[in-house]
Amino acid sequence: MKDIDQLSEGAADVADRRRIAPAYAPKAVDHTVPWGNDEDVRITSVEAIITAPEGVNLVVVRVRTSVDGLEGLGCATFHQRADAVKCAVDEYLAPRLVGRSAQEITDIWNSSQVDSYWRGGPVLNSALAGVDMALWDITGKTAGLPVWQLLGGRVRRSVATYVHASGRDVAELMDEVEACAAAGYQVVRCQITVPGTSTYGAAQQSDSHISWDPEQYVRFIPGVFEELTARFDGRVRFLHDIHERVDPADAIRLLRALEPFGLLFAEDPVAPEDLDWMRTIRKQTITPLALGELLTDMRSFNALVTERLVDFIRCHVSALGGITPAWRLAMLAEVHGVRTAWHGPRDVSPIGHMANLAMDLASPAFGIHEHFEFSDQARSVFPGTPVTRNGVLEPSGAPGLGIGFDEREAARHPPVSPMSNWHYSRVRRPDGTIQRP
Ligand SMILES: O=C(O)C(=O)C[C@H](O)[C@H](O)CO
Repeated sequence: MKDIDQLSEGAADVADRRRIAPAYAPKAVDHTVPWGNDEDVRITSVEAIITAPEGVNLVVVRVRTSVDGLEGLGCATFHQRADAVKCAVDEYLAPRLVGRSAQEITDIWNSSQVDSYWRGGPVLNSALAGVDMALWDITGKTAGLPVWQLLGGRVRRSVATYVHASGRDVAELMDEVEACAAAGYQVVRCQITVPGTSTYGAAQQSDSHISWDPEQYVRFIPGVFEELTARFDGRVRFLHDIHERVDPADAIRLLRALEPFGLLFAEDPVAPEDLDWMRTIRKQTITPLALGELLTDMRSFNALVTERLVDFIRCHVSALGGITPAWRLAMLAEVHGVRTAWHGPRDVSPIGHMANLAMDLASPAFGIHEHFEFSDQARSVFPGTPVTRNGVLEPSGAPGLGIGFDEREAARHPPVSPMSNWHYSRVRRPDGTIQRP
């Protein structure tokens, strides 16, 4: 085990890596707490690495410790602002965490959150989430236990998942749903191109001009689910992501029209700015509601959960700050009979998916796991990437989060332009008004 003098070398390493503000070196400040002892596993370095094996920027945080070979991994992915997150990890979190006990997860989370005085938001929370998950990983590995065991032990044998299907027309969408069903998935999220306009979650009409017509969308979608239900009823249950693309009154119109098709949930009927509408929407429809990937403060869920305004909370766990705040929310959700469906698209790294899986296994509030089938190249960067069998995930029992990171493989997939796949700031309504994503 290293002593504190050796540990300060960790801070020097951090300084060496500084590239954004090289003129200002971190001051040697002792951030240890009054109750530590010499036997503690100490943090010796904290760094963020960006890699894009799936075509989006995944931000990995690696925390090394004073115990030879003992390190933790966390997901700090905010694809669209990956460099900002890396800066927050390397420049701000690393210098104040080197030397601290790796097992003081809650105190590190609470103190890091207030360290900048202005706290939260997706950049700082993602950075903190990367550290937080890595500390849970380290603590599990130290104890020889999986993270789900640290959270109180599993409450289910396996975890049900859903995947995405999309099409440029109903026939193409049907083929994708059929393929999902053949692979064993019983719940599938369905998105489709709206003829003559762009869409969320399916191929765009064109790359240069992204027009969006909410009226056409609201009229078109119910017929699609009617056809899907006629073909797959009893075999597949559907989800749909509205992705904030309509005004609240139109959301109500659409949600009511979808009622006959028994969706497991409709997602993001309103933008975060319109959250107050959820009280009205809730009273107007029996379609189950899911929301939350854009909310970054766990307290934003207070009314949604305690007033049961949603059926599923959909936190993007890294944007929320990691396992520590998400687990607090899972407990609140359980108390109020709300379920969890943590956000799990391809811009959550396999490490983040393992964090979601650990909570899914241990939380009575678990609803469903959003699964992404990562490519072989992503799997080689992240050995242990979860794979489904018959649409479910089963835990491995490996200590910590149970996932690895091959930095050499990662280097073969350098960061990509954050806007290469997403066009949020160019989606406009027929009259030219910007559309929220
Ligand atoms: O998976 C979902 O529900 C999404 O909404 C995916 C988001 O659009 C994506 O993560 C944005 O980067």
